[in-house]
Amino acid sequence: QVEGLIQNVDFSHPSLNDSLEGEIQAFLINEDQLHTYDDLTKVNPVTPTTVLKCLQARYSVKVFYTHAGCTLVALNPFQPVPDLYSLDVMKEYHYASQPQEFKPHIFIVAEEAYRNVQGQLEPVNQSLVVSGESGAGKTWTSRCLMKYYATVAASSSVMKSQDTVERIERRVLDSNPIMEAFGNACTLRNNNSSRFGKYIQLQLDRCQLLVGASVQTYLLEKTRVTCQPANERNFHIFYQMMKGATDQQRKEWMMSQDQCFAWLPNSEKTVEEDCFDETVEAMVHLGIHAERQQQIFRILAGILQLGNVSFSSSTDESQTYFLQRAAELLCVPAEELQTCLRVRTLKAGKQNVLKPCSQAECSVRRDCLAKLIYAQLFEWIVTFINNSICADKSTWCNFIGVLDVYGFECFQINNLEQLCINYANEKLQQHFVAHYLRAQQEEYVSEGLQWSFVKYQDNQSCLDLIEGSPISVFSLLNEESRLNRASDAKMFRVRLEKELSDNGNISWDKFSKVPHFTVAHYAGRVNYQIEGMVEKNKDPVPAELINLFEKSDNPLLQEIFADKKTENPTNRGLSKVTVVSKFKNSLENLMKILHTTTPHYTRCIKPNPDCKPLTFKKEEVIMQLEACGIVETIHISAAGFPISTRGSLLACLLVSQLDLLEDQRKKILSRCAFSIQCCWLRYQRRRRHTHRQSATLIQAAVRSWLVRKKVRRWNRAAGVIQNKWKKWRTLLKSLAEAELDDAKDVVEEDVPVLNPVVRERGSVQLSTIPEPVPVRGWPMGLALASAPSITVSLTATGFQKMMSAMASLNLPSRRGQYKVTTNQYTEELASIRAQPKGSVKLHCQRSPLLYADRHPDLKSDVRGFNEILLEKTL
Ligand SMILES: Nc1ncnc2c1ncn2[C@@H]1O[C@H](COP(=O)(O)OP(=O)(O)OP(=O)(O)O)[C@@H](O)[C@H]1O
Repeated sequence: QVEGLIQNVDFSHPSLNDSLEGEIQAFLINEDQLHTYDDLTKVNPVTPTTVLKCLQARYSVKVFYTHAGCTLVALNPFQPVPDLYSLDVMKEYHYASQPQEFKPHIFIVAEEAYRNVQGQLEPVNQSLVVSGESGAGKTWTSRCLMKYYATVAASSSVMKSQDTVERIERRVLDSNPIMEAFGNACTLRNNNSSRFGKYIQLQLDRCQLLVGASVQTYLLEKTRVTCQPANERNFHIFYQMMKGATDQQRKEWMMSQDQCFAWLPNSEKTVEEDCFDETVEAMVHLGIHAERQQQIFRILAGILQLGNVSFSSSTDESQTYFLQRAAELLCVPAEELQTCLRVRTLKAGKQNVLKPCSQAECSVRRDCLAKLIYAQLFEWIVTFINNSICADKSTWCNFIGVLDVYGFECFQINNLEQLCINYANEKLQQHFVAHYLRAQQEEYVSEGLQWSFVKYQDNQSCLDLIEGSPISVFSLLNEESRLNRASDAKMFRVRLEKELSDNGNISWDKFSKVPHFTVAHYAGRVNYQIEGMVEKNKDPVPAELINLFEKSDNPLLQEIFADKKTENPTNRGLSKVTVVSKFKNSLENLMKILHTTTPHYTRCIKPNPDCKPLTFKKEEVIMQLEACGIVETIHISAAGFPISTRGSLLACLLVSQLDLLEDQRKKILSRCAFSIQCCWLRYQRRRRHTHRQSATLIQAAVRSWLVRKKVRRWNRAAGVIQNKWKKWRTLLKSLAEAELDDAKDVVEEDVPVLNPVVRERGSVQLSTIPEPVPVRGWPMGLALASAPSITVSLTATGFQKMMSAMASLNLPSRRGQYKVTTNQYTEELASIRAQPKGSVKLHCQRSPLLYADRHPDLKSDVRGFNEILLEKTL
């Protein structure tokens, strides 16, 4: 699929597959070179095998970050890497003039986003989307990003008092341990697995200083409070309390050392995160005072006691024992709590009818209560954190958002939670596709460039299946959930099949006895079990429980249940808003925010399922690369930005602009950066492009690159290119006729460039650079070099200088062949012709602007791609 990129390619070529195999082998033969590919778009050919091998080679030499075009791939080392994230490294990336030329690192992404905000070009706000499967390193990466900004965007003492400064950055970072304590748990796949999604907006003021933050959370896995998968644990906070409480606290929380809690399995297992003191310290920093903390911990202790309450038919003593303790900790009357759990209140007209619950129903009500309390508490904590760290709207103007969301999930049994999570991933994938792929493709189409890069997987039909209107899985689920009767999984399955069988993304295993449906997600097929799905979607909360807890003597419980009541004013117990509707809404809001920002994607990869340090399991990695479509992404990035390194771009332009003889072109190519060679080889030989296609491709890439690099100074230059577009294109056509040979023995070398500064509309002032400088600052030079006509205003003395410079270079002002030799390179001038009015015309074989740069005080008029008119301003 990824191979079928370009139209007009002769796919009928009999040996294409063989030759691809051969190419792969040829590429892999240079084993000791593989780790040097810091951008996977340079890999050639791009196949899962070659990409995988490069990543593996890099991992084995402890290089964990690799670019994949517009995405950063982060491999989890599963062990601390000394000095990878130190303050010095942060500073290095932050103060570098071209951080992207440094080794790939998450700080490049961070810095790029930060500079985009500084550049103030639309969209100014940034989103850093961190994705990957559980244990891949998303939370770690998000934390790194937050620390980076808390460091580099820290206000100096000039702006505010040091005290405030420290407090805000500290508070932003302190939100992490609290949210992780309450929202993370030890699972089979990750000892510190986030059981919720989050989007953190780091708020920056006019001077790009961090002045606050806000957090939005998504879909906490609250079922974990009452039901933990085998060999997994409940949320960290419960274990932290068990392990870190003082004797006095234990007494207050009725938690003796030897007590077992049904909802605290595997408490003998200790993980790094079992750090109660750290959580409490962070709470203090964020302003959760001691009294509030007590209220929180009593609620949590109450939940644990509730878990030990069982509902046997006889009046069991132990049942009353735990129930009384729970009631005491939760500050509600024990009898009332018992009644609420055991008796249901039904409305019959205006009358209330009391109906005793079965044993199973009582347990459901107990679990429901515990989940509700925990979820409300979590929400309260998030709100508190937000109140503590959010800056006043008048003080911040831009933000950098960090999105850490659960990756695509496919277990043996999947239910509503996985459906929501995978739906979120579909949405993000669509955003990614829309942003990078479709936008790029459409741009080419709008330019009239006649080819299609990639048959990218547009997942719209899958999204229609899940969330579409009027009929979709969600809409049917909601309909079913609103019916006032228990749901029948088999009937619901029949309904789904009847209504949705037109959509090719849903299917059913006819022979399966378990009611289910299978969705073909972009990342793979997932079977969803229907049993229990509707009930989960309803997420009912008995009104009696809300009424009871609203009257709790624990002020915090009172507060959070009052909120719940406002949310559910009908007081009929059944929440009108279903889980999927709520999730869909919050996700839509997130997408709206993402659409208004410049996104940056980081894909975290888990190199082995056992979280072992420095262990790379190919099968594991390839599955993840496929699940996030990374190979396809690399392909598109390679196709869209084939010449992504700066030197290559310039070199490419030089080659394409100049009317060169074959051996001259080769000579220049030999000066090019390595990637241009790859690009040329790929497009000319391996992808079997015509030269014309190559020319257009490069032209498009250069243009789109320039247009996309939304740095203000460059924009005007890009505009110049656009204006001259047609002319430029014609010139590039010459390339189509050119015959390029293999360019072997490639040397990566800096290309001399111009460093001009745009002064006024339409005219360009070239700054004086005595010697060609390395690639730094080249894009403007490139832009100028590609514009066929530019007027450079120079002073009269400049002309004199130029003349004397020429004299010192032994260039007599007469017709003929000349040579300019510097310590950097040798130029061959085809001719220098004296012109009237003290001007001089140069015929050159390199970009004429290089000459303009040398003699910056002259008015120069580029007359063609190898001709420049330099004249004294009269
Ligand atoms: N860059 C890194 N350097 C060292 N260790 C890392 C790095 N990234 C991740 N880890 C290790 O991997 C573990 C799992 O990472 P993390 O918790 O960030 O995964 P996750 O993708 O957020 O998982 P989940 O979706 O389950 O929350 C971390 O606890 C840490 O030990």
